Amino acid sequence: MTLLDAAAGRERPIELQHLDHWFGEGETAKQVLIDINLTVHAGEILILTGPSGSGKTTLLTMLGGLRAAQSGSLKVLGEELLHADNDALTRLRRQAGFIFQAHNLLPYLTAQENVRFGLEVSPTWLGRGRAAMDDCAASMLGQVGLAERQHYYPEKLSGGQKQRVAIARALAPSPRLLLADEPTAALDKTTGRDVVDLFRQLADDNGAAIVMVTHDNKILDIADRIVTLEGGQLVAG
Ligand SMILES: Nc1ncnc2c1ncn2[C@@H]1O[C@H](COP(=O)(O)OP(=O)(O)OP(=O)(O)O)[C@@H](O)[C@H]1O
Repeated sequence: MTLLDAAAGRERPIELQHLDHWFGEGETAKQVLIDINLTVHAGEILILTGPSGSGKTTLLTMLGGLRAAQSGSLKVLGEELLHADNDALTRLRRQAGFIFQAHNLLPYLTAQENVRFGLEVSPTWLGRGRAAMDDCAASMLGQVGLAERQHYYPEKLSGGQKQRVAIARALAPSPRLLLADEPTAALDKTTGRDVVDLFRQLADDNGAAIVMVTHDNKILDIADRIVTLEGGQLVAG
């Protein structure tokens, strides 16, 4: 169950309160997130921006359950991640879509098989047959302009094409939470626009909450809200 915002009547898939994070221990510990308070509603696209080293990637990985929370409260898709066990973190990861810069495509699978893999591990696709998954994977690759390359292995694809496969893999299961780190960095202007239009569609049609780190000025208009991290603190939004 996700929490309902009584005032706005909207779900809040992400709710952070007084979140702190440190790297290292003892005297060498360095605080990289300081008292973060942030709510993201269903259907909302939030852009996270800020200078290098300000903590954007750290925050994004914590939202996806890829890094343990140490202090404060971090509720994502209804799960409290502070002191969460591995089962809870795995449950969250399976419901979220991730687009990170190191595409993490499986090299021995074709583009289409990589996208299908994203469906196979998604709880919402449990029990669906192989043909339905193949159709969805092909359609998603078509939407990111890779219809002609669906049977290529990653090593035969350019950086931007690999990025688009990773985007198709993340979007195919229609996740309720999408986390993206510079998703348009390797893409030309038109393809970048097509990709963020797909994000908008996911937010509008599925009520997905989307958090995207980007410095790409060409796509900032897709955001419902832009927040800035500086030195580990949220300074705007
Ligand atoms: N695994 C780690 N161990 C120790 N320090 C780390 C680790 N990962 C990140 N840091 C430090 O934490 C701070 C925040 O890093 P983070 O990668 O979250 O910043 P960022 O805003 O995403 O930067 P960029 O825009 O350059 O990707 C930086 O000072 C970084 O050096």
